[in-house]
Amino acid sequence: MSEPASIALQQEIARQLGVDQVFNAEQEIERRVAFLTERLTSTGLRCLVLGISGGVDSTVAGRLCQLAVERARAAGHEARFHAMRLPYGVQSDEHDARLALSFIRPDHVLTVDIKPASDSALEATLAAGVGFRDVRHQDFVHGNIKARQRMIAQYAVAGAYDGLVVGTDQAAEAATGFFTKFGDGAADLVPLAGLTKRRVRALAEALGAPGGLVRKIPTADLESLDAGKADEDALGITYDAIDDFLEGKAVDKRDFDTLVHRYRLTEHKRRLPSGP
Ligand SMILES: Nc1ncnc2c1ncn2[C@@H]1O[C@H](COP(=O)(O)OP(=O)(O)OC[C@H]2O[C@@H]([n+]3cccc(C(=O)O)c3)[C@H](O)[C@@H]2O)[C@@H](O)[C@H]1O
Ligand SMILES: Nc1ncnc2c1ncn2[C@@H]1O[C@H](COP(=O)(O)OP(=O)(O)OP(=O)(O)O)[C@@H](O)[C@H]1O
Ligand SMILES: [Mg+2]
Repeated sequence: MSEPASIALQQEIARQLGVDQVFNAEQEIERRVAFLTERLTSTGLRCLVLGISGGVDSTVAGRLCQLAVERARAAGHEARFHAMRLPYGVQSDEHDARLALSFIRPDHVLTVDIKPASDSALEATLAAGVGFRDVRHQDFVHGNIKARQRMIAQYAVAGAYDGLVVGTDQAAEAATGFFTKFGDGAADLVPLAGLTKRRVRALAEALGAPGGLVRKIPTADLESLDAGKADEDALGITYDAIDDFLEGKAVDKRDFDTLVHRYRLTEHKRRLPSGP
């Protein structure tokens, strides 16, 4: 590909993902809190629901949710934020999730252990005779079942209390399709949309989040055989390179090709299901 064509493609992907060329953390916080408040009040629904993992994305999205419901209440609306702990059994970084909650100060915290439902879904699949290539493949698919069980738990709470499910999709994950389709990818509102990973961290810092959470190594933490595996190891590209690409900076050819390949491969995840 010629250099002008590469630059045009890079700009087009950033545009499709809604990544702005200019960035101001304080303004982005205000814009995104206002968005959540407006969506909640204009739909007539009564709460926001979001899983808090102990990672930086849900720390930021969770604090934005709490600020939004407080603003809605101040304007006379009924509004609550239900923050959900959704561990698979015992979570190894539970202390980070607790730290995130003490920073977010949500109206309500509730815990649903997704292990029994995730394990029985896998067992029923195995009992039906489904065969996986090997134990790693089975563990990977089990990981996506966990992400979808989290979605089910969040929608159950939204159904119970007339709420909206908030997702943490941001531009770096959207670009690489690094989320479970209809799992953590399923949500009603995505307040971090268009943010690169470093911009999510900048929001975390501006909101006053604990430094350990601002700088925490991102992990999907879905695979039992590879607990706490860093996203960057799974992706084969660093968040810095993804962010540089999306912010219109120069990236080396290998990273450029990896990102464009992943972007094209995961196009289906950013669209509604296709029909004839
Ligand atoms: N071309 C196409 N057109 C329409 N649909 C297509 C398709 N190709 C696959 N599909 C469908 O998509 C499915 C594959 O997608 P999916 O089920 O999502 O599975 P997949 O993309 O294989 O795995 C999800 C990846 O996201 C990572 N993840 C998940 C959750 C959270 C995070 C995080 O950052 O925290 C990361 C996870 O570690 C894993 O690497 C296929 O089984 C098929 O049903
Ligand atoms: N153990 C968990 N408890 C509650 N929610 C979870 C858990 N694991 C994942 N989630 C939900 O799924 C979302 C996607 O996970 P993801 O790992 O991308 O985000 P994160 O953990 O907040 O940040 P990071 O990507 O930096 O690890 C989380 O933001 C959170 O809403
Ligand atoms: Mg995480």
